[in-house]
Amino acid sequence: MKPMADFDTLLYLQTIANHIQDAVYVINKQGDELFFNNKIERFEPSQRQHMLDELRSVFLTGKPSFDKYTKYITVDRREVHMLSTIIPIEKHGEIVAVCSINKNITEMTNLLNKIYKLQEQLHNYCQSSANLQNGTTYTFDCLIGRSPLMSAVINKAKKAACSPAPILLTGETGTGKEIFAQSIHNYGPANSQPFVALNCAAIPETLLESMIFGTTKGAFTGAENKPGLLEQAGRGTLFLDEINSMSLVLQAKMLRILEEKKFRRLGSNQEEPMNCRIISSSNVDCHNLLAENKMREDFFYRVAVVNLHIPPLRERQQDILLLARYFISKFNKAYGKQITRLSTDLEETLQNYSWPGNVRELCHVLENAVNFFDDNEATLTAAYLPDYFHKQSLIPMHTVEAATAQNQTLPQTLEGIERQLIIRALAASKGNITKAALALGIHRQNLQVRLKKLGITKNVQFVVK
Ligand SMILES: Nc1ncnc2c1ncn2[C@@H]1O[C@H](COP(=O)(O)OP(=O)(O)OP(=O)(O)O)[C@@H](O)[C@H]1O
Repeated sequence: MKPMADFDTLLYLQTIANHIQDAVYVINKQGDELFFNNKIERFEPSQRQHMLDELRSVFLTGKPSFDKYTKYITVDRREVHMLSTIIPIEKHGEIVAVCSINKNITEMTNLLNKIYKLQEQLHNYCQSSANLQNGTTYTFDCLIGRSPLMSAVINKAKKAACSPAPILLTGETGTGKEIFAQSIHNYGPANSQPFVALNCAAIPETLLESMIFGTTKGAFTGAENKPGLLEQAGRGTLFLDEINSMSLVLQAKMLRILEEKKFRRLGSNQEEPMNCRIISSSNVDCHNLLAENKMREDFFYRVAVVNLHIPPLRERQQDILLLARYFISKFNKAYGKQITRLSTDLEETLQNYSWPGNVRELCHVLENAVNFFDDNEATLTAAYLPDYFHKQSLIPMHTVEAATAQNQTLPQTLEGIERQLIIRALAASKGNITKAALALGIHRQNLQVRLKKLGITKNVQFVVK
């Protein structure tokens, strides 16, 4: 190809550069302007000076910088948001010029901020209007998530809300089962009636029974005439959270009540009608419980007339950043911070992580990051994530190639993966073995055996870099 004359090259370059949206600026070692396009003319003197300083520092270090975020206040008090990339240009191994490419992201930032504000207003509105003295806080409008999987389950849940059939919500810990239970209640015809929730895993077996059915005076030592949750729920909803922890004996009693629609307070002969709807949840796979004879089959089919499965966060990648931005805007307000951007590395790390603790883990990780955020910055980066994120990125364990490249045997590879998953689950549960075991879908004792075998201590640090 015939080489272009210098003048022609410059003309072509200038024409192209004048027709792109970014401002381009090139200087030589002496600080003389070698090249710039027409977008630079819109820069104010202070902004131009700042850019020159940045270019000079790249001359000194020789290191390029990519997508560096800067916020300017113009003389007429407007905020300008910029992303700048500065690259040294070398000739025969020596830096002869430095080029700066500046993207004005003001419009996009303003739009994003508007979206966050609207999202927050909507959420606050939902929280205040949903608290209709019925014991709930959430409606479907408060659920953040636009992925196809989430939209499908919301649509199913809305349909189920309109029928009185018992619903079983399944899904890993932190996926939002309780939010779904409340939203279903508020979407249904009995939304003016009470919503009563009971965590079956948190209450001892003997107490659980009296809490659900209520007691009569003298039923046992110290027993009083007290309505149970079945009565308190009236014509509303009784939400039995973590139903997987319910004993077989109590399952049998609940089954009878669900079939007969009648119950008796403990120590009473008088039958009361059961008018409420039962929504229950389980964070372990009920089919495993059935196989292990820990759940009665007849009880399962009775409570799971409608089974809604909430997908884990790792299966709805599109929701991760949406939720992240929502939580950042929430914690900005709570902690008086001004985070306006998430860095590309943070976005990628959040999207590539497997989130064993799901939305709850994402929420905690970001609350932690916002807390430690340096007030002089505007961009939240991956450096603010807990330590275990950085460790996992060193070991690309999801790829078969990585294990092959390290000449690992199958048992070595599997042990590495097992170790990583356990460490992450423990870090997410802040060392709580029961919660970590639940997240991993194994029994507590099973996790303890594995911890011993792998020599992992339960106190995995939740440290911010
Ligand atoms: N789609 C969502 N939008 C906004 N917040 C969410 C969403 N899903 C979950 N959360 C938040 O994540 C946290 C965990 O949700 P929730 O308690 O409903 O999970 P869960 O599935 O019931 O967990 P567990 O099985 O451990 O009881 C809550 O703070 C909740 O507000």
